[in-house]
Amino acid sequence: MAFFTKLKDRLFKSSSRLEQGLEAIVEDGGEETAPTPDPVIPQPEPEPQPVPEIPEPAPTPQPVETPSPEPADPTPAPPPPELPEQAQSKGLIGRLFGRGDSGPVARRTLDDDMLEQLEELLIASDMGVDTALRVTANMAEGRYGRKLSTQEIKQLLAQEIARVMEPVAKPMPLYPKRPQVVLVVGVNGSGKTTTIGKLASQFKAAGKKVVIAAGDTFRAAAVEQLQVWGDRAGVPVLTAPEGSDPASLAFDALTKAQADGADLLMIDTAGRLQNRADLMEELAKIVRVIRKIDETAPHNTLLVLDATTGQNALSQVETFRKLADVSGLVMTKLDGTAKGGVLVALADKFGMPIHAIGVGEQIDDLAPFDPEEFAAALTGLDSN
Ligand SMILES: Nc1nc2c(ncn2[C@@H]2O[C@H](COP(=O)(O)OP(=O)(O)OP(=O)(O)O)[C@@H](O)[C@H]2O)c(=O)[nH]1
Repeated sequence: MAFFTKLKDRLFKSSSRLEQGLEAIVEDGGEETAPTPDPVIPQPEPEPQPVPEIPEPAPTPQPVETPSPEPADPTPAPPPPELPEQAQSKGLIGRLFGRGDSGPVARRTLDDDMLEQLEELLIASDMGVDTALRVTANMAEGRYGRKLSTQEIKQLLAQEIARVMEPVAKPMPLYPKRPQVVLVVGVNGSGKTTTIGKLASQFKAAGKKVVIAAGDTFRAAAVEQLQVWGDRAGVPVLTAPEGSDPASLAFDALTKAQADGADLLMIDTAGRLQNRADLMEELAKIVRVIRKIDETAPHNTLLVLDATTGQNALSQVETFRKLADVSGLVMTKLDGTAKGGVLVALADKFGMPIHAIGVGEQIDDLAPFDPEEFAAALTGLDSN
């Protein structure tokens, strides 16, 4: 899948930190073991396969194929089920990349020391203490005393992460109500403008009529930026004179969106947290005023968070939930940060819907959040 490849490439800072950390943990106290015969997948014996097999990565055994046996199992069942990657790492692709049965594999016995090191590694990737403890405990359940390779740990980690994130992966809901009003909040620089631009463009491409309101009327640069995105997306951007009342702009924008028969109105807002009382009043006033036209508005309040702020994103969620009725999250800038684990912490701590993630500055660098893809990209799994 195209976005998975992009996500995996761009999450390299987070995944390579995890990967290097896992390798170091396994090497530290691990030992090389001879490759074990594959108990799951019958090997197409080492007859060199003709080339046509090679360029086709898709048919290789899926990494998470083994129907995830853990989730519902409350007791540490004695013989843990086959690790799915035992199947995966022995496939043709695995052998091409030097994994699988071509040489000895380092394995380390899962014990308290190793668990502690895993916890520290996950905390260092911004997963947060509570989440890191929970994830490692679940990974260890039923596997204590087993010898695990880096690849196997990655696979288990990815399964656990996907499990934490599954319940929060929800696209932004679309309602029959027209225009649907989407209020976009977040601190300055978190990526609100860019996200609005990307969403507007994607909704337009999906046949929706979109209008944008440049509600951060105090920053000329923010308004200009939004206009650039509006032009790019081919979507009208309503602006007001610098310093004018954002609520009044929001009112005018909703009036126009209604008159034009728009499907969606996206309202950008200011993100000055320096004066919370002012910001709270400003957001509350926007809501009050648009409700004079449509008492059900806003229909979505998206909080945009910057992944590079790491654990700070958690306190931003807490703050903005007090300032506005946040209905869902968008996480930007997952590219180029080693702090991608914060998204797992967010999911675990708040359980709020994560609608989309941003991995770059281009219009198509925003995609609906897919927990399995994210988990695979974050842990650096080789295929999906
Ligand atoms: N690498 C990367 N950069 C992003 C992403 N999303 C936004 N940006 C960049 O982050 C910077 C800030 O983004 P804006 O969209 O202007 O942020 P904002 O929240 O609207 O900020 P203000 O206008 O200051 O309120 C810009 O340089 C964007 O190009 C992303 O997913 N990845």
